Amino acid sequence: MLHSDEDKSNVVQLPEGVTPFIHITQNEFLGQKHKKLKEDDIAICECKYDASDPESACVERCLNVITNTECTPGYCQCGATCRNQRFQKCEYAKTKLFRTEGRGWGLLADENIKAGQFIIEYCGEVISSEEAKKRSQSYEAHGLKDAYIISLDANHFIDATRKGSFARFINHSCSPNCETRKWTVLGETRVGIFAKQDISIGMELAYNYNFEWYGGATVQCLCGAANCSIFLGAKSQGFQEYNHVWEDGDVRYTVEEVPLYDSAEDDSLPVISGTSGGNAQTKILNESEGSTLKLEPSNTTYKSFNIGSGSTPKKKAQRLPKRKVKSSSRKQVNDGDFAKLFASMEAREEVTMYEGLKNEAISKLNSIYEEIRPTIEEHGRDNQDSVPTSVAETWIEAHCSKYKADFDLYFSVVKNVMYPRPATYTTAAGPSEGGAGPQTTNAEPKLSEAGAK
Ligand SMILES: C[S@@+](CC[C@H](N)C(=O)[O-])C[C@H]1O[C@@H](n2cnc3c(N)ncnc32)[C@H](O)[C@@H]1O
Repeated sequence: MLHSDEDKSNVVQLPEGVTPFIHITQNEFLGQKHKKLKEDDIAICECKYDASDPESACVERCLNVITNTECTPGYCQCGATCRNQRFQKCEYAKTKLFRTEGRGWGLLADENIKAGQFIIEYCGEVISSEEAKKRSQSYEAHGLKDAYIISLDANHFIDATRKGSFARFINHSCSPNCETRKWTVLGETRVGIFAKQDISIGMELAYNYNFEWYGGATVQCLCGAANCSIFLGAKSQGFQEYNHVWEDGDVRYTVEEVPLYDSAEDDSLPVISGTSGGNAQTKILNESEGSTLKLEPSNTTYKSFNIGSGSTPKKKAQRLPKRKVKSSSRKQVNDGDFAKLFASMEAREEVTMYEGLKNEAISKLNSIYEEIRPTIEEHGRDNQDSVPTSVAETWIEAHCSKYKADFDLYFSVVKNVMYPRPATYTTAAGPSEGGAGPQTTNAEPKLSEAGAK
């Protein structure tokens, strides 16, 4: 039998406060058995074990390794010496669970890890896109704020909420030291977490959730990286389907207070006890040990972010009422309200025009996203760098247009509301190439006319 159907769940001790989950070391399919691999479909490499050459038994030169395919036991000439069965043999790096500041639990390296090394498989229940959406909404409705659903391929997701490996504890960073890679193992696609760089013992492991994550709510990123993109999984499918408004002082959530998933359709979760077993190389780190971490968010200040009404227009109307967004209307900017503040009709018209242009740019961005989504999904999940340049360029161009439209609108608001010009200062009928900035007037006023800038 190519797949073992025996229950490989390890009994693991979890620290107080960690929501229990069932520890598994290979994906489970809802109501299905694992794929039975046909002999014709088995990829057989040409490696032959040579005791004098440690690289001979399915390492870098192995045809299967090159194509991200694990060797199949019984079909590899290297037999027991084959080193290309890391997912199957759970050859994980040593890791530890620890408590982060503000980001719940995290996983750190409990040994030095080399660049490119396989760290752990992201295991869970394999579900369809529809099921992912349903579950994500249900988890959110049950108050579960940590999201554990990641994409597997264009139509499938891995949900590690109820069943998973310790990879479920790896947090997001915009400047990550790990990445996900897809491998074919016994005919099935599996997701591994690999080191992007050498990682020293004690460092937190993190990968970029972009594309991968099916986070229910949009979550403010607290990774602390200089290039932080503000939201978790901002390029993911889940993100596109949600919208969120933060308020000043909005505390993201307190992980200890997250209730257990308690959907009526599910059996209650077993409380896991005993010691870490099998190949799970993960230890639990207590809070005091955790405080010595090297990778901590350098800035956990909550900022106020507003996503305007146009940012993800399609589903927002349905989603927002369900969300626990506190007094969002207080903080959400309604560009239309600005109109009342304008000194002149021209000023008002100018801002309204830029608002229209901004909405156009958003619609364009959304339609481009729909167009290129299949390519992004196909290429982007393993590694963002593998997205074809043409796709990346289109995407970046649409973003730049949107940023420019944002800038034009806000510049226009600042100019017309905060620093209104004297009546002699006429505004352009439409945006010039440079937008609302220095080129918004047909007759640029002299400094003395316009007053101090
Ligand atoms: C896959 S789980 C990671 C483990 C999680 N921290 C826990 O305690 O179980 C993803 C969740 O962790 C949190 N998280 C991960 N990375 C984060 C980050 N950079 N900033 C804020 N929250 C983060 C979010 O709540 C997210 O939904």
